[in-house]
Amino acid sequence: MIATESLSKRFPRVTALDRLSVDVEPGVTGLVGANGAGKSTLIKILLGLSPATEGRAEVLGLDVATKGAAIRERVGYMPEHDCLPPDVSATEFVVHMARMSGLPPTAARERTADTLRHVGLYEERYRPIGGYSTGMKQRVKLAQALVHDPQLVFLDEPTNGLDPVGRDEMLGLIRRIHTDFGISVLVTSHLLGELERTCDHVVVIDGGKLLRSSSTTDFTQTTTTLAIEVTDSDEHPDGTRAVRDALHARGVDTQDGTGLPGAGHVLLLTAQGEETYDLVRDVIADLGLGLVRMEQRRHHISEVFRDNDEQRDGQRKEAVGHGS
Ligand SMILES: Nc1ncnc2c1ncn2[C@@H]1O[C@H](COP(=O)(O)OP(=O)(O)OP(=O)(O)O)[C@@H](O)[C@H]1O
Repeated sequence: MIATESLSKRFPRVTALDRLSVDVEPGVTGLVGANGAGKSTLIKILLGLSPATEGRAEVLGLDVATKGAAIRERVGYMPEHDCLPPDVSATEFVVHMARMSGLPPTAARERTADTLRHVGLYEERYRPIGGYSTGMKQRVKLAQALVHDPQLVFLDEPTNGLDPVGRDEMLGLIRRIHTDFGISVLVTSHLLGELERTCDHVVVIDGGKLLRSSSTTDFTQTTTTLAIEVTDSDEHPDGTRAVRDALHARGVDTQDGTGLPGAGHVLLLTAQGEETYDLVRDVIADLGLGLVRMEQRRHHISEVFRDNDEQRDGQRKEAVGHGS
């Protein structure tokens, strides 16, 4: 669907994209990054609306530098910011956008009615957009991106400004764009959690650089890290500490799991195999404590950012240490 090769975009004061090489396959792909990471810049280059400073990119096999118009015929775009005319209705606006994409008048009206129904706008589609809620406006922006039946859509922060219910509805709609119509989706977000459930694949960028590109399951796959929680007892008022000491005495390293969501007294350790499970069970039984839980931990996408921050902090400290 999309391929970029050492793509860079430099503004006078900022490098928005820095030698980004990434491939995007059909399906729903999340483009994740903090504000200013370069997501919108990448979309504008992929649409052929803004030239890259260096490198190259193709969308649906078309070169963005020379085939911008052909790309925009086949790709839908939902921009991030509010850009809707307040004094026309959703129907008038989406019909207009369908006509701009080359649909004849009757087809444009039919496709508009279908698309607005699909995004969940019914009677209100005849009222001026100026009176719409944020959620309704986001749906109009989505409808105009879909009305010409594109092969691929770029959705720039479609959940921005929505409350939790509106956000869930929008994420459901995005998933259905692919499952119901076979349209591939590139959706940007600075909220990592929401993409775990919606996307097949996630591309993470930071400061215009590629941090990681992999399937969502790879991001969140089960690790061999075990989380252990135990009860306390009269003999061991701090059960967690007692288990930790006993494990250390048997040469097993543990980390403190506090800071994990929902974790109270949680120990983390790396399982070396079946024996580790047996050892933990025996240690806890010997101490006369109760095992509340012993489970494999799953990664969250947010850890990619944390790891990266830690790496950067480490490099910074190293740089300071070297007097630079
Ligand atoms: N036209 C421009 N002129 C100068 N700098 C720009 C321009 N457009 C973007 N930038 C800068 O490039 C960087 C990347 O911006 P971009 O909008 O692509 O980020 P983003 O990941 O989409 O974040 P956001 O969600 O906040 O828009 C930012 O530092 C931004 O200030």
